[in-house]
Amino acid sequence: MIFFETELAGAFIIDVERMADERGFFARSWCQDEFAAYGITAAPLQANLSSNPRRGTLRGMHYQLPPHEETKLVRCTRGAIYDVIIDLREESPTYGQWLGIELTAESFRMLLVPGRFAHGFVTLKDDTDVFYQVSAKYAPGFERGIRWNDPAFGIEWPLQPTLVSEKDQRHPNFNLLVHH
Ligand SMILES: Cc1cn([C@H]2C[C@H](O)[C@@H](COP(=O)(O)OP(=O)(O)O[C@H]3O[C@@H](C)C(=O)[C@@H](O)[C@H]3O)O2)c(=O)[nH]c1=O
Repeated sequence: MIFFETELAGAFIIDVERMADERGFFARSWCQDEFAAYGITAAPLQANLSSNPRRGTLRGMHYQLPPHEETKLVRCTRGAIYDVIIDLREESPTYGQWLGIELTAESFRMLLVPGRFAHGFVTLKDDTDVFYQVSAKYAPGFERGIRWNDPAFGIEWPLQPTLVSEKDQRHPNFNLLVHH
């Protein structure tokens, strides 16, 4: 795998390293040792599938509070998404900053989302599937959300979302701490 560290420390864009032959290619999509070399010690404990018939479907921005924070390894297995993360680590120099990246089925590209980051995406095509491994189990009481259009973050979505769950439309404005 080929790791690119992003401007949000601990978040990585990961490309697969293709071993190609006449059949196609083989590639690893997760490897404990390779991830550990980049300081990623969290391991998958659950894997989730998200299927989205319609372009413009937005899910997010979600996170779980400690001690149930989740590291997520996200890939798009059909169609395309614009995947977005927000650094919510209060001690981080990039606290409150967001980053967006396009993930498509054809590129096989992945995004590694560290714990204590919010995560969400909008589908760029109809019939888009997202597959992600997570390092902690689902803990409903610890779930939190940030509204996709919360002015505190000013995420620039590539298209106007047309389908957002009731729950995701109702997240209150986030109280961003001011760093001194
Ligand atoms: C996340 C999750 C949901 N559920 C249930 C709760 C609910 O009835 C149904 C749909 O849940 P949600 O509306 O929260 O699904 P969704 O909006 O797709 O939530 C997901 O969004 C993306 C962006 C993430 O990063 C994920 O971690 C997760 O938060 O599935 C589980 O049973 N286990 C789970 O792990």
